[in-house]
Amino acid sequence: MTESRRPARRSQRGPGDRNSKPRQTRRPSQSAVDPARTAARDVLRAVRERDAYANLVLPALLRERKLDTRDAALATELTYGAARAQGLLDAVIASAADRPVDEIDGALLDVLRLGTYQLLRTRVAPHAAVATSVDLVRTEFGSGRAGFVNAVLRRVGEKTEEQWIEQLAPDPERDPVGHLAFRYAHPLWIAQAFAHALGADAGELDRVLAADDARPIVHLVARPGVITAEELALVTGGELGPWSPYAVHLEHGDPGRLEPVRDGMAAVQDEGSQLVARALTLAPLDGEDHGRWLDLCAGPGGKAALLGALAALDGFSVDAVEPVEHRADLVRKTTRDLPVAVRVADGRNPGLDAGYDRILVDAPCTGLGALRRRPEARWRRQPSDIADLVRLQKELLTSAIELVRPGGVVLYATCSPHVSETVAVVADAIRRHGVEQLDTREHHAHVSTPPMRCGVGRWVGVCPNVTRILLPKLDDDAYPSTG
Ligand SMILES: C[S@@+](CC[C@H](N)C(=O)[O-])C[C@H]1O[C@@H](n2cnc3c(N)ncnc32)[C@H](O)[C@@H]1O
Repeated sequence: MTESRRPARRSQRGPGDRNSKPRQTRRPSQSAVDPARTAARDVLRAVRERDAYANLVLPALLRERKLDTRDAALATELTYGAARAQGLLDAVIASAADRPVDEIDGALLDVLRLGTYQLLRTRVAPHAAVATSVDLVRTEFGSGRAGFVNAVLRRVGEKTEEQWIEQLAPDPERDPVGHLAFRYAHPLWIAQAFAHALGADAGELDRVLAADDARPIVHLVARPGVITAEELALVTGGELGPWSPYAVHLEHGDPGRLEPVRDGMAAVQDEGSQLVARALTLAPLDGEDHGRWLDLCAGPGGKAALLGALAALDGFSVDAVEPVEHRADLVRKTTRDLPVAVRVADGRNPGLDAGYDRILVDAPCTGLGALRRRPEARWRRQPSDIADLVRLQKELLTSAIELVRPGGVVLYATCSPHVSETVAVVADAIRRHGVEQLDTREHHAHVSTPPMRCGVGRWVGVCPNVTRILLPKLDDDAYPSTG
């Protein structure tokens, strides 16, 4: 194994046109020399120039360029690592270059980020990190700019990551949240939002931020009634998940190649998402369950598929609403052979008859609870995104409350722990609609939320505080995420 293939720190730290394959570089060239770093550079460029999603562009590029397994692993580590750590890397680069990063040409900045990531967070030999970066720039832009990159990276390499943090991060005593945000490369507003959501548990903030940088492993869901998690684990060589009875964790491998996944007996789904769908089916109703279930925000269909499989066991059915046509198509694909009817509509006015027994509102949100799976997302989201989302979330929850029968259950979930998107939305529903909150902890003793109960005959079984799903007090070293 070469030094470049031994990432050192990872285990401790914890789409449309814009996602099509990257444009050719200005002087197409050196992919034969260093295909892994060329691929990583091209994906970072697509993310920066076209707002592409790294986790969509990279796999397509690896397939197209036919990188071997080791190069693909290195390209993945460098791309995702540099994308996640961008804020910290930029602070170091700005200091070493003695100028703000927005005064550095974007194409050079991509390479500097890759080089700095290798120097600070991997075991790549410093000379290799610098030389390969300089090569990338020289081949495309010539010696002048290569000299600049060489000089900056040599300065970066004079200190360890810890020494840079000591020099550049806010003082941990005076500004603990700012310090942790810098150390774990999160925008300050996101670290502050997490601290706020943790409340009395804010001491866990460093673990939470570190968890965002842990390499995400694949979670599979075994389709109930078709295959058990035990059988799926045996067939795939995976491990049973600790929280959901349907979950299997896979450390390695491409899930798309697994027979049970290709045959529709299993699918990729985060364990946290499985818990959300399961909680809806377990919440107590007033009176009998007549088997009319609704998924009001269904695309791309992960939870609709699990709900559909559970509904099928009892002869029940699910309506699935999704306003975006191509996402509704994904729901149809995911739920074929299941008792799920897909409707392209706005969940705020879906044109459905009221009287559902169980409704899931898996609302559009900032996704701050799923940053581990979306490398660059933390640097793209803005606090100003929240107000519009909260308005939509409240309207969707109101719509669900109007569609549920008296004594039925609505489950509200987001992939975000931000209190404005979770607790505040639910509190607003309780205040305006007189609904009551249920205690989902009964069903997820180790991972769930504070109790809520609803009045006037309707029940809102809310799983509002996804913080608690994301941040359980567990003896496990990883947090489940939804999304
Ligand atoms: C968090 S995702 C849902 C994930 C899905 N439940 C799953 O498990 O695969 C939110 C979905 O809500 C959809 N959405 C956005 N606005 C909506 C609206 N007004 N009514 C219903 N759904 C909406 C988005 O297109 C997106 O597919």
